Amino acid sequence: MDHHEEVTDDFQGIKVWWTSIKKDPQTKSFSFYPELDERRFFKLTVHRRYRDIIIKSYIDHVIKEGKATAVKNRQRKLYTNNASKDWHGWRGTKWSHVVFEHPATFNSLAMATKLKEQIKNDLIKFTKGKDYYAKIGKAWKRGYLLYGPPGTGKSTMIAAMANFLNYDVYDLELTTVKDNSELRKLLIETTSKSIIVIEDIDCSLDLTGQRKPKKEKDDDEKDENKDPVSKKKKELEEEASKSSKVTLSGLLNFIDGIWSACSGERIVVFTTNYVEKLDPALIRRGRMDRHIEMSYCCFEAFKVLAKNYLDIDSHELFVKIEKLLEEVKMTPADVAENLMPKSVDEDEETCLKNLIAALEEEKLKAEQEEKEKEQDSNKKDEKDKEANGVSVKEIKENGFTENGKV
Ligand SMILES: Nc1ncnc2c1ncn2[C@@H]1O[C@H](COP(=O)(O)OP(=O)(O)OP(=O)(O)O)[C@@H](O)[C@H]1O
Repeated sequence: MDHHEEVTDDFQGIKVWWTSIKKDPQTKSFSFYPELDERRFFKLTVHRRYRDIIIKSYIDHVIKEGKATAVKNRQRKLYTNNASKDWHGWRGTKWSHVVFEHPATFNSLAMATKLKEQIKNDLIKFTKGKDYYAKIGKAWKRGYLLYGPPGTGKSTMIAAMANFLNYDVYDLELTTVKDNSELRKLLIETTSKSIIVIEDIDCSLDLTGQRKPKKEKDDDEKDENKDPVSKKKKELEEEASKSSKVTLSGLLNFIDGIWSACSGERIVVFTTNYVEKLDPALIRRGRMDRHIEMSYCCFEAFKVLAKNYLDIDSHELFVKIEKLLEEVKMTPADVAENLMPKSVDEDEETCLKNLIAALEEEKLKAEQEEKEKEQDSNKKDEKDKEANGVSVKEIKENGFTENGKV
């Protein structure tokens, strides 16, 4: 508002006037220091009969709305962790940041509408859950595991979540974190209303929870029984490696522990291309509350991409595309790539035809691969038959065992 500008507001049917007032500093003195800034304030005018209600309720309402608007308008940040050698010194920090400006939203995210709505509702419920988490005595945090092949939109989903909630994003690169103590220091510095992202956990962490296969364990036990010196040495080595590594179980325990002691809400998102590699005990619900599969492009997801890239809701070629998408596995990233106009004069029909051509090529490739696999398996069967008189196929089909028919 400019100097002396006036605006009116309405609160429960009561009209109030706000006026902006500026006052220059009264005394002017010579000083090496810059002069005090002018004083600015707002005057609130209301009829005397509403004085109580305005003081009791309206001022609170204005402060609350002001805070919400400030959060909405604040510039959000994308943080990445620095290596610990850069933490010290006069410019040393644990996290570096840039302005977070990813344009992804849930509207532009290509995935099944029902799942999208479920995720949005889950996020809304979480943000309103302060009292609930306090009541059950748990940290106000929620963990999501996003899994699926590359190019299915895991990173895009994280950006959409951050934009939906107006949260900052901390992209935690675990390969630069030396040990659990560094991890703890990094996590403690994250702020409330943020999403902590750990991408490709299968690549950056010991996922076994430090369990060993049974055979290896038995061998170790035998060695240790034999020689007390090597036993002690092994114990020391194990101790050292435990404290110098970040493990998924360690990470999850920290997250539970640290954030129970910190105020504010946080979301943790893990992504992986290989969910089957993760130890089920470590990704059980409660640790990672929601497991979301980001899958190949379905027709519903395609329609979102067609709207994003070509600004169309329907076209006669959609029928053919729907059928092909049921038969061919193509990621939303690849669908988007094929759909995107290659030059300014490519119209939507050409773009849709480009996609159809790519899908048909994929279909042919898949069929060819299937054929080759079958031929290989037949060849192997023939070899087995030559060598053993019976093939694996026959064993399966007729119930033969190595000793004869069962
Ligand atoms: N579901 C989707 N909705 C909209 N765009 C998508 C989607 N999936 C992929 N894309 C497009 O493909 C690009 C790559 O996708 P993204 O990086 O989100 O995939 P990812 O699953 O995180 O891959 P990776 O596992 O390799 O990290 C995005 O920049 C986006 O343009």
